[in-house]
Order: sequence, then structure tokens, then C-alpha cells
Amino acid sequence: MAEEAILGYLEKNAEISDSGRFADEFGLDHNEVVNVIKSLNGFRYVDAEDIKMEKWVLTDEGETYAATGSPEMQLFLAIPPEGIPREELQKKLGPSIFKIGCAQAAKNKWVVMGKQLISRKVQHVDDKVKNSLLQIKDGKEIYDDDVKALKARKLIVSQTWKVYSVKKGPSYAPRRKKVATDLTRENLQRGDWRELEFKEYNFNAKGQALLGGHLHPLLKVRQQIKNIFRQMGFEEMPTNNFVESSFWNFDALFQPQQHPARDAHDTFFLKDPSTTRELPEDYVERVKQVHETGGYGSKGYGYNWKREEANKNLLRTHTTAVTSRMLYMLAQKPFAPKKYFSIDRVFRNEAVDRTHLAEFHQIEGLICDRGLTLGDLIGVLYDFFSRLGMSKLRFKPAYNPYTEPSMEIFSYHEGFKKWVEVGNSGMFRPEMLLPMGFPEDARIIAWGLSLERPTMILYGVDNIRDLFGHKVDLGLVKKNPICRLGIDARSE
Ligand SMILES: N[C@@H](Cc1ccccc1)C(=O)O
Repeated sequence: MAEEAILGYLEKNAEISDSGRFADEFGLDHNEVVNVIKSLNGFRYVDAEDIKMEKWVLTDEGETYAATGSPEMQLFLAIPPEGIPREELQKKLGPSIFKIGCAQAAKNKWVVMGKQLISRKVQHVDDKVKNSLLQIKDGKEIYDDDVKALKARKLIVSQTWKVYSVKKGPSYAPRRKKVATDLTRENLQRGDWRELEFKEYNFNAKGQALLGGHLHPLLKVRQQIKNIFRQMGFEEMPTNNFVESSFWNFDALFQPQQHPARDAHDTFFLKDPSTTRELPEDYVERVKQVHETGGYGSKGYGYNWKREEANKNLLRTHTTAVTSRMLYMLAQKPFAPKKYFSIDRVFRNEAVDRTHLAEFHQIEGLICDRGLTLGDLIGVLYDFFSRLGMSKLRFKPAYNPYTEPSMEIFSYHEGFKKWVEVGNSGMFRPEMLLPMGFPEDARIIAWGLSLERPTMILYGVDNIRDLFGHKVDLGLVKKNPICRLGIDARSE
């Protein structure tokens, strides 16, 4: 539309002197006209030059008067033939219209301002202000004196805007030629490439957005959980190796050697190297004692503890093996309160199904201090889980060889409308802490959960194999849910 109008106009006329007026005349939108001019100018169909123009526009006050009449007119019309007391007129018009109206009407000699009464001096007046404002709104010219008066009353302000003057350019044609974007096989066969005009390369155009790298959902949730631990003042533990001795994975945790978890059905044992090279001998002796006959107020398990069993290498079954190594080192130093966490991979000889994998990740946190109670553990768990967006918790008594009391942690899942198990926790037993060398009044509260469970909830994944393994689809990896668990995760 605009292009035809411009090229057509230039066929018969030397120039378009003002694109604004041109747009008005042809009933076109000026923005569209400007865009077409710029494009035609780029291809040298036209030569365009921009001109800065000043234009008057109405202020808010100007707009009101253009609609309701000037204050002086409103005042004049409110005066009855017999005149009106000042106060009454002011009440009728309101203080601001009254004030401006009086000043202007008096200046125009429309009214007589008596001591008591205000009365008309003439019978008919014109609302010149309103008329001028309407003219300006219509884009019409008015006398300079009137412009000055309106400007002085702040009813109009000037605005600069750009219009273009347009002449034929060196490549002018009454119609734009269609340019080819690609040279095709057909063009070559037909030979019409000779006549074709090709579109120039636009080296400034932005290329297609490239698909960059994405963090896997497990890595994103891991980062979020690390941030939460750090905000709560926890230090990260070195997560050591996947291969661990039975000693640190089980014995140090007061897990008896006949415990079913220590069976090859549940745990991956290593063939080569099948045993660990060294263990802290004094400590091993104390662990043996506590398993066999107890001590530190405990009766022990009363069985024959075997060093060969403790030496067996395995793939660690929980990150509590990271914790036991850390706590043993800590107990060798003067006692100090500490907060630690770890997040890393663990392995279990499990049948793989939609909620179980043979390898997964655990998140573990612990606090070591004097005077800690189960109440502290519950409080910390509320704090930790509510930072993940899971603030409705329930606890169920549970059993772990290394903690007493122990609690399973359940969280109400708003999306699934049910309580789901989210972790396990407890206070480490004296049978574990005292042989390590902790003072008798040291208390350690700890909890652990899988990284996969909250990630599945967060990403709406119901089969763990879609999250971890060779089948993970890129759509899931690119998905970027709001980093909160619970309701918002599902509604995403
Ligand atoms: N190790 C436990 C979690 C846990 C950690 C610390 C204390 C109590 C429990 C598990 O694998 O489920």
C-alpha cells in the first residue's frame, strides 16, 4: 500500500516534501510510510532525507479545556444576568477554575469584578482558547500570537518529530523488482539467472540461535541444594572415592557384620582389589570391641567380629561412609561445633525398576555440637526442607544401626496430594561416636535423602530411568522449572 503510493507519487511528482503530510493525505500510517521509505532508500529506489519538525501537542490541562471549555468560558457561563456573589461562584466552579477563570475573564474584559458581585460586562463571548486547542489537535495551523498565549498558559508544548523528504533515487522504478534470495538448480537450467536480481547478503542480520549446553536436572537440583546448605552455614565434605572399605561403610557405623545389607545381594563387592590396604589400627580395635562386647555403656552385639569382613572393598552404599571418615578425622582434633554436608553417588545391588536404580545420589547433612537434641534435628529438618519448598513434614520412628533415635521424614506433596517419604535421619549412637574419640557429651544429628527423589518431583518425572542413564531425553534437560519443589514444581 504505502510502497505503491510512494513510488507512484514520485512517477508524476518531483518529490514528497513531508512524509507526515503525505501519510495524512493518502490516509496511511506515518510509521508504515517511514519504514517503507527506509527500505526503498536502502535499495536506492529513492533518496530520502530526514527533517526535524516541530509540532504542538496539548498538555493534559489543554486536553481538558479542549473538551470542557476554557476556565474563563466556564466562569462566564456560570454568571447569571443579575450577577453572582464571589463565594457562590467559587463554590460552583471549584477554586482552581474560579481563580484562572477570574484572571482570564477580567483580562478579556468579559466581566466586572465588583466588591460583592461578579457580573457580565458583555452578553456574548467566543471561547477562543478551546477553539485554538481543537485546531491544534486537528493538526491545523493557528496564528503565532495564539500559539504564544497557549504556550504561556502551559496548555500546549512543542514536540519534535522526524519526517522525510523523498526524491527518486538512482535505481528508481515505479514498481519494486522482486529480488531472488537463492540461486536454484532451476535458475541454472532455465538460464534465467542472467536476468535475476539477487538480494544482497545482510551481514548484520543475527544468525539462528544456537542450542547451547544445558545442565542436567540432577546437576541443577544438586546446585540448589548445595546453595541451601551453604546459606545455612554448612561446609562441604570431601566425597572421597566410590570404592570404600566395609569398615568405613558399615563397621564404623556400628552395623553388625551379619546385617542383611552387607550381603552380596544388596551390596556390590569388589573383586580386584578385593580388600583395603590400611585402616587406623587403634580405632579398628575399639570398633571391634564395641561390636563384640560393647563398652561406653553399651552391651554390644556379642558376636565374633572379623577383620577380613571389615577389609572387604565395596562400592559405597550410602554417603554416611563419607560422614564416618570425616567424623573420625574430626574426633582426632579438639572438639568444635561443625556443620557438614555431602552430595555424591552411591551404589546398591538392586533390581532396577521405575523408582530404583543400582546407582544414585545421596545428600547428607550433619551437625556436631554439645547439647543437641531430637528437637534440634526436627527444627533443622523443617528449616532445610522448607527452603526446598517442602514445609509440611511428618516424622516416623525408624531404625538405623548407627542412629538412635531415628526418624523417616515424610513431606506432603501438594501435586500428588499425598505424603511421600523424602529422607531418613537420626542422632548418631554413642557406640559410633565414642570409639572415634568424641567426648561423651558430643551430640551429632544427621539426615540423608536421595537427589533423584526431589528432582523427579520437581521435573514431573515418574520413571527414574528417564532421569538417569542412557535414555535421558534432551527435552527434559532443556526444561528449566522454577527451582522450588512442592506445588510450583507440578504446576509448571
Ligand atoms: N544413610 C541413611 C540416611 C541417613 C543418614 C544420616 C543419618 C541417618 C540416616 C540412608 O542411606 O538412608
